[in-house]
Amino acid sequence: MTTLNTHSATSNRHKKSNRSGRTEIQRLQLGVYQVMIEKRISSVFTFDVAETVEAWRAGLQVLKRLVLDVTRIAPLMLFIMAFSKIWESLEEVVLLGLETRLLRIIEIGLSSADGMMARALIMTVITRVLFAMCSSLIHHWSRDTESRAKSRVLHYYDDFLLIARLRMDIPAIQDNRSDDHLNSLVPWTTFTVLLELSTKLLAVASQLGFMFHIVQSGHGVIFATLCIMKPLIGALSRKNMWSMRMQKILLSSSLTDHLREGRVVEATNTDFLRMRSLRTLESEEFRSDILSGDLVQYIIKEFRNARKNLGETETESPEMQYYNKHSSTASLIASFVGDFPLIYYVAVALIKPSSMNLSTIASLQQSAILLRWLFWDIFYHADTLRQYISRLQHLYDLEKATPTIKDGDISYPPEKHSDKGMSLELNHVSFSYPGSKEDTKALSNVSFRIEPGELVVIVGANGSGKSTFVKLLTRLYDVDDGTVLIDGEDIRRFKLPDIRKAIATLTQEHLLFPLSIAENIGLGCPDAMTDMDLVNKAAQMGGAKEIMNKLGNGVKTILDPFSIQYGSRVEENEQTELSEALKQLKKKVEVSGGERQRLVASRTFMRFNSESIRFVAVDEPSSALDPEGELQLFDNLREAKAGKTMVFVTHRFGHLTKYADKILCMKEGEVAEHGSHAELLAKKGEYFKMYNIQAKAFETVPLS
Ligand SMILES: Nc1ncnc2c1ncn2[C@@H]1O[C@H](COP(=O)(O)OP(=O)(O)OP(=O)(O)O)[C@@H](O)[C@H]1O
Repeated sequence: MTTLNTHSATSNRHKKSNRSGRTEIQRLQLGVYQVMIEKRISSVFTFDVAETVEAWRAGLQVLKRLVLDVTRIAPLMLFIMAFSKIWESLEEVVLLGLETRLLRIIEIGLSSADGMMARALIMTVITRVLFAMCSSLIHHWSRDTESRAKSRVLHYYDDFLLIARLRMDIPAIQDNRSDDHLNSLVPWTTFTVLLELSTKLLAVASQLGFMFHIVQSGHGVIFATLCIMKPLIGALSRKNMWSMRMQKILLSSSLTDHLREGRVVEATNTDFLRMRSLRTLESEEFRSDILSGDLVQYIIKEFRNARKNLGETETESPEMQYYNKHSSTASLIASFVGDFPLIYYVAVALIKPSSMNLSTIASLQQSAILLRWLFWDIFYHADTLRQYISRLQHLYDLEKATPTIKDGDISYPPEKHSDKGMSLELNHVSFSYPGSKEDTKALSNVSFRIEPGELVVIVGANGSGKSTFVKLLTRLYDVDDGTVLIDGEDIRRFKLPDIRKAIATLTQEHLLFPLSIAENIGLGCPDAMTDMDLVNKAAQMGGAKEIMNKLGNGVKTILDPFSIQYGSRVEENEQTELSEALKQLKKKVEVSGGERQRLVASRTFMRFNSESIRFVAVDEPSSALDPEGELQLFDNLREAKAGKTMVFVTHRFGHLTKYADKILCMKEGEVAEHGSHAELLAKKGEYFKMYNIQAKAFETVPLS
């Protein structure tokens, strides 16, 4: 059996400093997880006024913006929600007041010789019933309003996020990957938690007011204090792995998370990870591999082996494991303190029975229970709010995320330019992808010149840098060293929108959008997308005309549409009307990989309708095309060549290399050789080698 490593057994500390003071990294092995937590070294909590003020200022700033936004989006709805929340916060205390009154009337009635005060009793009951009905109406009204307000707020922030993310270029989006989880629910939840917290605070104030109002002797104050001690102790001593003690949160970083303990979690147990990997093989995508390879028994055997090796090692989330191992003494104290009110009022009843009346004690008791829950709620909501404010801050920061590729200030094309197309030049260019290791250069000291109107073919092994070469020419990335010149000028000096307008690309990375076929093609040239003659002509050139005819809805067909369809308690293999309806909904329009490539290629042909295209970059767009489709595609591209420089990346020799003005052969991020087809064959170098491998496949093998 594998040993269960506990926190204390493997705790291992390394000291280091960072900008927010001295910290230490605590390493824990919690079951299958390895956890690193950054902790502040100081065991004494230091209160930094400037830091605290700054934290509150930043947090309040975010909240202010949120409240202003929501007020602008749905002012009336917001008012109704706030009204209903205020009502909700006072509801308990009003009901409690009426119940106390009822109890008091009954108590007096029972002890007096005159009997019950019937009129007062009936009036109180009627008031209570009317109030309860009113509350339920307000709640109903508010729920409906809240769901409409929610839709409006979500749509507003969807719009915000759409714009913020669409503005990012490729390097910026790679930098902001960690913000992928941000969605429009973040502001809405922050807002509702804020509202909830305010409601709870108001409710506490009203309960405390009620408590102090009904006590006639000093007992009430002592009793009330004893009642709120338990939730206070519990909440203040609350601590989990990721957050500091609550008192620190309240004092210092309640509104931002800059003082929170950072952490890195990794599941390191190989048996656990293997079990997870084997579980993924259940899914449909692997079914044909598993069936055709007869792998079922192997997978089951391996899963059981891994399960046996894993033994009793805990797989529960690290947060939960940490919490379970640290059930604090504070919670024991809190539960003991919880009995103090009971002990107190039994003692008072024994020592001085006349100082208390039953209805007051019953109401105080009930009020105390409500207060306890309110305290828990407040701490829970305060903690949630703090986390959400931090996320909201990140969401608003997306707006400020500037594109990594900086815009230039010169218009393109320059006054002096060739009518044959764009001239392109790489001068001693080196480039590594963001995030890749320093020494792994995708391109290393590459220099190459392409004259206006030339057709250049780039060949080379996988990973030799062909696509990177094209990405730098189209300024999807900026070079690390050297320069890229277009029409003799550094590409970084031209206005980006102008350059994008002058370039058409067709790569295997292009996808179909979840929009209609007409849009998918038409978006090649948004200015002309409603001209169906042009769309049809582009489809013809891209080889997609027949596909369009095949689809039920023609150009209106949407492939891979976004849809929300589900059945609940409907068995798909039944013959009922509902299951038939569900099957019908789930039917998809399927097209093959090659057909998709033809549709994407049609978009590029549509782009040629924009007169400004001066450079066409085509990167292996034909991997799924049949030979006839590929030949047709390349012929049609060449036919549209007038006024354009063309660069093709390909692994297949033949169709293109014989038309190429220049062939560039890449190897390991460098230019291995370049020249015409004949020149490169004569060199008997890298190109010759690759060409011969393909040519050999077509040599006739003598039949024995
Ligand atoms: N987005 C990326 N992030 C990090 N590294 C990348 C990225 N894209 C490519 N690379 C790396 O850069 C190098 C060159 O890749 P590139 O795609 O330019 O090669 P290629 O010649 O086009 O390959 P293939 O023929 O397989 O398409 C490779 O080592 C690759 O792993």
